[in-house]
Amino acid sequence: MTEGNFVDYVKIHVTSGKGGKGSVHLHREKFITKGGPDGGDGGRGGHVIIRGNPNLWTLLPLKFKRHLKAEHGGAGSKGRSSGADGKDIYIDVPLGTVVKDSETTETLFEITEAGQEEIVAEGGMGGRGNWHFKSSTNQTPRYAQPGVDGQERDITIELKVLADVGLVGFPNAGKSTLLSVITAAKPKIADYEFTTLKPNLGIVAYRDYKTFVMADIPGIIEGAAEGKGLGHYFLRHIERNSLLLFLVPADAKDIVKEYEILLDELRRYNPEMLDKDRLVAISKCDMLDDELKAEMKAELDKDLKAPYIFISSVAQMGLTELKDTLWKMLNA
Ligand SMILES: Nc1nc2c(ncn2[C@@H]2O[C@H](COP(=O)(O)OP(=O)(O)OP(=O)(O)O)[C@@H](O)[C@H]2O)c(=O)[nH]1
Ligand SMILES: [Mg+2]
Repeated sequence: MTEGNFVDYVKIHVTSGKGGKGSVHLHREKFITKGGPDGGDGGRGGHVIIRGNPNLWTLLPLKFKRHLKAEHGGAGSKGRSSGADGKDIYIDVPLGTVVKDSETTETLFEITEAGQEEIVAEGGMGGRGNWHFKSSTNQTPRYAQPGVDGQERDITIELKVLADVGLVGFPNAGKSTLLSVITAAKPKIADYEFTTLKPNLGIVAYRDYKTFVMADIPGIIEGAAEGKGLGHYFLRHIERNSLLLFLVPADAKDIVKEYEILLDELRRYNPEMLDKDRLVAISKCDMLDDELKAEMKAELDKDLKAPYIFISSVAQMGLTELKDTLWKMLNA
């Protein structure tokens, strides 16, 4: 499953830096026979930090990162001088990213804001140098603390799609084709089911440079909520879209029924999906003549319990109206 410009799930092994050693040093100077201890502290190990970056919208840059390590802290040295802190490393992720501990599957945090920073592996504290350990009974301590080890863990970074509009439809309904004509995305399109195996995102450019994001996901079939077809794996991508655009092709046997099956799958997966705004696009309308269209309209007005629009991606029909309607619904 390599198709798609959208990587929504990566596992990374992260290691923070070990703290630097504290130094054991005794001050020596000419004519001072017994200088005191002056070994400085070790620096802190580098943290591994996850940071929200609003310019990213996939985890693609992390796809081939297996192991990320922050720098160790530097050792302390004489004259009470502290070692340098290890450099932190930042893992930039899109907003709407959830970070989990891979082992326990516990959610550690969610990145929702630009610039938000969360430490996922804390750098070890530097060891204290020997001058800290001078006491009345031991004027020249010959020990210092070692640095604390860094943390090592496997994390799972998951992107919940924040696209505004999620496309919902049976396989072959024309979802990817629509995305390819109203955005610059180039999803794979073909005349067979389950062409799309991974979500694709596209940015719809709208009048006056306004934009919104549309997500194309694999087709949904009856039983998807139970894992049929590509199952849960893709339904979760549209959980956070603010609006669902249902695509039902004009040549469907029963448009109303197809819409209701889709709706029912979503309900069974997560009832909250039905709280979202919905619009139905009857796709492939270039296959209808005016007479058929009028007949269909009469039926839909009677039976379809949702607002709908006739479109054709191939003949570029109804697309402006579609964008206008989506925009209005998103900004209502
Ligand atoms: N006549 C006509 N055919 C269309 C239109 N849009 C898409 N198609 C055809 O319908 C078929 C399926 O299109 P896709 O865009 O791949 O459908 P999909 O919904 O993404 O399918 P899956 O990824 O399998 O779920 C292709 O052969 C398209 O050429 C349209 O507006 N008119
Ligand atoms: Mg597709």
